[in-house]
Amino acid sequence: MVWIDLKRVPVALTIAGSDSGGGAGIQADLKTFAALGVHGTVAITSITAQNTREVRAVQDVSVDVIKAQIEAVVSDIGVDAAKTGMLHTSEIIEAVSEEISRYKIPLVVDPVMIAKSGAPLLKEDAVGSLIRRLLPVAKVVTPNAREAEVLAGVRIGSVEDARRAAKLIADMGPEGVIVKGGHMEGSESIDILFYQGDFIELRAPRLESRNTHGTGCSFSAAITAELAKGKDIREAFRVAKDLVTHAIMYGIPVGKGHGPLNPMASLYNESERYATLMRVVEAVRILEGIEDARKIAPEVGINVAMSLPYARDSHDVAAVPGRIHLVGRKLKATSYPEFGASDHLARYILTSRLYDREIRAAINIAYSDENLERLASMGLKVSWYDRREEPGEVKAREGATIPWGVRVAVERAGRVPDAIFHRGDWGKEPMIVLLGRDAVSLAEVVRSIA
Ligand SMILES: Cc1ncc(COP(=O)(O)OP(=O)(O)O)c(N)n1
Ligand SMILES: Cc1nc(C(=O)O)sc1CCOP(=O)(O)O
Repeated sequence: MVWIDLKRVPVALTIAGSDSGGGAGIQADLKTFAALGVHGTVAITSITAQNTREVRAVQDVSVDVIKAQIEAVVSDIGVDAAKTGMLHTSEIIEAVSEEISRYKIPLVVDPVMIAKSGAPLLKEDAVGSLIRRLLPVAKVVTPNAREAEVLAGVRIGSVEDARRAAKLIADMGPEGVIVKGGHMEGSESIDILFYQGDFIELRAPRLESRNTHGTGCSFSAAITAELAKGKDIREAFRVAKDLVTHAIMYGIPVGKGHGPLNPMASLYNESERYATLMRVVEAVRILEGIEDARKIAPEVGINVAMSLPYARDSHDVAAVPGRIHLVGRKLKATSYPEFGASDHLARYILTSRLYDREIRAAINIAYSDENLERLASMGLKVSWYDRREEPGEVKAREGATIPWGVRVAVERAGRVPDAIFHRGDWGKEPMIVLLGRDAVSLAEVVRSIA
């Protein structure tokens, strides 16, 4: 939930380069500020002709105009926190350092050195200025492992090395140092904050995605936005890690190289909460209206589930707590739909979405040959998995059966099918699970079957 104080909207300033591809630089920063409910202002330092594959040209803005932008914003609007991104030359770094010292603005420094495409964004001879002039006026510095190696002068191959580098960089003046692990090896992306003599480590599963352009920019912008709201560095670190993980999960597949991450993912999710819940309410109404539901109701009950468009886990899936049960011939929901109320169907949806982002809804009905025949006669694609073929190591992992089964069924069908069935196992009722984009359309299919 983004809380916005309408009486006093926090203001953040980004002093950074422009990316014509809209993925990194000030474009990523402004999206991130907006996603976190902060008004964003800018001082453009360089204009880059850039896309997802390369940086084709760089034109630095004159030092006078960079200073004028900062002064224009500070003198009228006021700035609660600022960040730097691409500062191409020593002259630019020195000018920015002077302005920050003059106005005493809390500053986050993202020591941008090289673009994801490999192009240098900081001149080699400017690293010294960055260390001497910018780090001493910074509140937080957010290097990735490669940038931390350059700043600290040590090689980073492990979390221990990253901790050592963070301490060395802290000696250069900033209050907090975050060494990001995104560019390192391993199944987890581990970021380390060194602040007030202590380390905080945040972990997230490493996501396989090409669409990560602008990650460093969004991360530092999120820290800046939270500092602008008056949050502590540690809290800002947590928010930034969370936002970036979500933004990479739903990176934007544009261009032929590294597409941008999507800093708006959590905002879009929040905006869809009510509409998603209402689709489940409507689907339940359709199911409760079925005249004779005896042939479609399983012993364990029916559930209807629908996920948010940028769902991360079962908390982003709405369903009926306690499910929908047969009372006489009719179905009756035990309670009103809620997010986080589904265990099984949420897993069907979340796994299917790894193959097809459009899938957001699921309904389970009783397994029978008759119900399968009805689905086939409606032209729907049906696939299946056999719980007795589940490998031992999958069985041993809590909650792994359905993701495994969905993978088997999807691979068998060559796409996410319209329905997946299994014939049960010891103590496990056989089931048919319908999958699709929308809970209401699925409920209509169930009504036709019944
Ligand atoms: C104008 C501009 N600023 C910063 C960058 C760096 O972005 P990227 O290459 O995606 O690297 P990270 O943000 O992930 O560190 C850029 N390319 N252009
Ligand atoms: C209990 C159950 N098992 C299913 C299976 O396919 O194995 S579907 C199902 C019902 C839905 O469960 P929930 O309310 O946790 O989403």
